[in-house]
Amino acid sequence: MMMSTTDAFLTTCYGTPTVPTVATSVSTTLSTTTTSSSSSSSSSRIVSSLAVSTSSSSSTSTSGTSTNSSNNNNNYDIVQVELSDGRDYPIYIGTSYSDEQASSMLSSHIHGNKVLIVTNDKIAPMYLEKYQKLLSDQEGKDVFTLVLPDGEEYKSMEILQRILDKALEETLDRKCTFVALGGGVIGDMVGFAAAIYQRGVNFIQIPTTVMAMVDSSVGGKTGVNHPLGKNMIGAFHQPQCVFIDTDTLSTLPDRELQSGIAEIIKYGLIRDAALFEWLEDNMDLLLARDPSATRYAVKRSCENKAEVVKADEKEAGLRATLNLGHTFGHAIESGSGYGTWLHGEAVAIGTAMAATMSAELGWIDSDLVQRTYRLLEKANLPVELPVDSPMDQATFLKYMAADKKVANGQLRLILLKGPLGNCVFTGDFDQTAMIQTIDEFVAECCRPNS
Ligand SMILES: NC(=O)c1ccc[n+]([C@@H]2O[C@H](COP(=O)([O-])OP(=O)(O)OC[C@H]3O[C@@H](n4cnc5c(N)ncnc54)[C@H](O)[C@@H]3O)[C@@H](O)[C@H]2O)c1
Ligand SMILES: O=C(O)C(=O)C[C@@H](O)[C@H](O)[C@H](O)COP(=O)(O)O
Ligand SMILES: [Zn+2]
Repeated sequence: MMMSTTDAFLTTCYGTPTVPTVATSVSTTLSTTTTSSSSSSSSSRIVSSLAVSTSSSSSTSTSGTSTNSSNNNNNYDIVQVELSDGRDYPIYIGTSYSDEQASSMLSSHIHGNKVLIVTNDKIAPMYLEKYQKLLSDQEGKDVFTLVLPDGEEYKSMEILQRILDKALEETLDRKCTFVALGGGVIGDMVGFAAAIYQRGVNFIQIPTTVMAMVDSSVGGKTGVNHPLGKNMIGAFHQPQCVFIDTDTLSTLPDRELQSGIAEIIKYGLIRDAALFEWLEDNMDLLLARDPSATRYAVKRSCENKAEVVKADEKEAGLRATLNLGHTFGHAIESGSGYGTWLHGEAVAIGTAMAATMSAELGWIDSDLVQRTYRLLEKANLPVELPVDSPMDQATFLKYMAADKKVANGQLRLILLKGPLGNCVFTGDFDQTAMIQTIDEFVAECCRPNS
């Protein structure tokens, strides 16, 4: 008898399709005051929940981060990422930096005398000269630059090789510092190059997109894509600092801005109900690039991410919750061809799928599904696949089977469960709900035999 695509997937990921699955995920809870994690308990799940008051944004000290406004001009905040072994680092979130201020802040994180700034051909004309000058202003520093092609399709080993070639050509030694100037693509690639160059050198993140400011520059996940899967080759490697100048967002196209908002919505859904509610009330301001709304959203996102990274740097469990919508979303990015969808757009559709599936499982009520859809749509993000999408059930299942959260052949997903702000990371779900969800989302375009 021929096996259907669904059965083939279930066999790959769950053993025999008809046999009930056993969850192998871990259990972790996090609150504002206590953090506990365990990486080995079986048949349990992760639950994360954190209620945060929106008024706490300028002087909070929460698990995993300490936040303050520590400068006379009050033009920047610092969110501290707290890690083991003296690897803590600051995220500077600011605006209107003077050249002198930016130069001295950045230079305090550069210890060697050779610096390599890597950016792409879209960002270079706007910001490279400025940062090259800021870093060259410090005596005794040699600053080299490298400009890569722009686009998700260039987040590859082949293009990353150019960073290593340049570093070797300029005889950069182990004390050198790489600087990633750009969005998440540049940040992930430069971070990975820094992780493997001479077995690891320092690097600094200067994120210039919302996506990079609220998510990718923080937490040390670095890497490149592979045709068979998103971010499949990489390393955990933390930066020396993250330097955010929200003024750079003035040149960011609307579509890119909206893409980054998908990850802010994610923090609200998985652990920060107050942030979600703030987004419901303030999305228009965020889309209009209102400076204080932008600063609040970036800061609150960095605080959320820093707390999770502190609790679980290498994704033993809790950190996986940052992957809400990503198993579906990464399948959409890889399956459609890198660059077809922006990362945040694919995550937005994936988030809609995760919410739909969670409701199908009876884990959240329909009101939360509707609020999720409404907020994504308010951010002008997609919540469905277009009719001409190449994504069909088989393509979803193929890429999902290779997801990095698959453990011992079992796919695990982040799903919403309970009231707003709560999620689970689990392989213990009814598989038919997942298949049904995929079918609902491909039904409009290319479901087999439709
Ligand atoms: N490491 C992590 O934890 C993490 C988290 C989230 C996303 N990511 C990765 O990040 C990538 C997506 O990042 P992204 O959304 O920043 O995409 P991106 O890096 O491709 O940048 C988006 C576009 O905006 C341009 N751009 C950047 N800054 C600009 C500016 N200030 N003005 C005008 N144009 C500007 C870029 O050149 C590009 O064309 C994906 O590869 C995703 O997997 C990683
Ligand atoms: O930092 C994390 O952990 C995340 O999962 C953040 C995600 O938004 C990001 O897209 C990340 O790159 C996904 O990681 P991956 O391990 O699923 O490739
Ligand atoms: Zn993401």
